[in-house]
Amino acid sequence: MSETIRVAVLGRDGRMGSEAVRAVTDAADMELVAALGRGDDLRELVMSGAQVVVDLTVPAATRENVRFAVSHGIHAVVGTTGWDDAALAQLRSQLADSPGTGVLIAPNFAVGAVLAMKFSELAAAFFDSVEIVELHHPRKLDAPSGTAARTAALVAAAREKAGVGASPDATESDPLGARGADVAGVHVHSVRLQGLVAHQETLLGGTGEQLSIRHDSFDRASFMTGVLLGVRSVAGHPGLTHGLDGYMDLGL
Ligand SMILES: NC(=O)C1=CN([C@@H]2O[C@H](COP(=O)(O)OP(=O)(O)OC[C@H]3O[C@@H](n4cnc5c(N)ncnc54)[C@H](OP(=O)(O)O)[C@@H]3O)[C@@H](O)[C@H]2O)C=CC1
Ligand SMILES: O=C(O)C1=N[C@H](C(=O)O)C[C@H](O)C1
Repeated sequence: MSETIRVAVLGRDGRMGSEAVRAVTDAADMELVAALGRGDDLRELVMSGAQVVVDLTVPAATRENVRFAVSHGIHAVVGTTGWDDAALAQLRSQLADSPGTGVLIAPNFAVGAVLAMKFSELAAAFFDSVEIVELHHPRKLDAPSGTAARTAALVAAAREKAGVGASPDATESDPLGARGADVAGVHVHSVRLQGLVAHQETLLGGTGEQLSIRHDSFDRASFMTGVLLGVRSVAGHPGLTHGLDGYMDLGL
């Protein structure tokens, strides 16, 4: 890769995309070569000579965007939600045919949120109960959040590996779904509130004690360090990386 990374942003007009356009433009080691919105032709990615595409669009569009990028050997840094296990498996198999290409699927770009996910995973097996509360702005399209779904999956895997059973819960009747969504056996509660940006708390309960692991993004600027780290790192990590921690030395 040349010294200046040629970057395209998808979702140019969105809350995250517009912030990413600014961050890439301001980065001395990057050149913004394309910024596309809904309805724009993806071939512009190829014509602009983009080396890395940043996808900050909508769940309905992101898979096709990434499929297109990979099929043209363009690395992808993806913050958009909607990447379930089936979509990830399909992407892995496409990447196997494009061995030099890297894709980062990052449920959350904020450094604190990445650490909160990791801390939740580390703590998960040491407590009887775990539940997750995610709180977001009311214009968010999906629930639960991608970060909460990923945290629940990591927590569930850690508990299973350690042989820890399900969180105790005597609920017999919940006709309205007051106990929240069951994500891999972990209850996730989604709050949508005017004034919020992106917040999450993992609650872990044991005998006579509680550990709360909370992260708050008060501003979308909090995500840009991670976006830029992704852009700088993706070419050096061919294949699929799920989670920005794959590019961070956590010393674990
Ligand atoms: N990983 C992370 O750290 C973060 C991830 N996110 C995720 O990023 C995504 C975007 O969030 P946010 O910016 O708040 O959402 P917005 O709705 O503000 O922005 C999405 C933008 O994408 C545009 N768009 C839709 N389809 C396409 C397409 N095919 N090509 C290009 N642009 C398209 C939309 O256009 P139109 O308005 O016309 O629909 C809109 O401008 C969400 O999935 C969100 O959950 C958000 C914050 C942090
Ligand atoms: O839509 C958002 O705003 C956010 N989406 C991501 C998610 O669903 O986890 C990341 C962050 O929580 C903000």
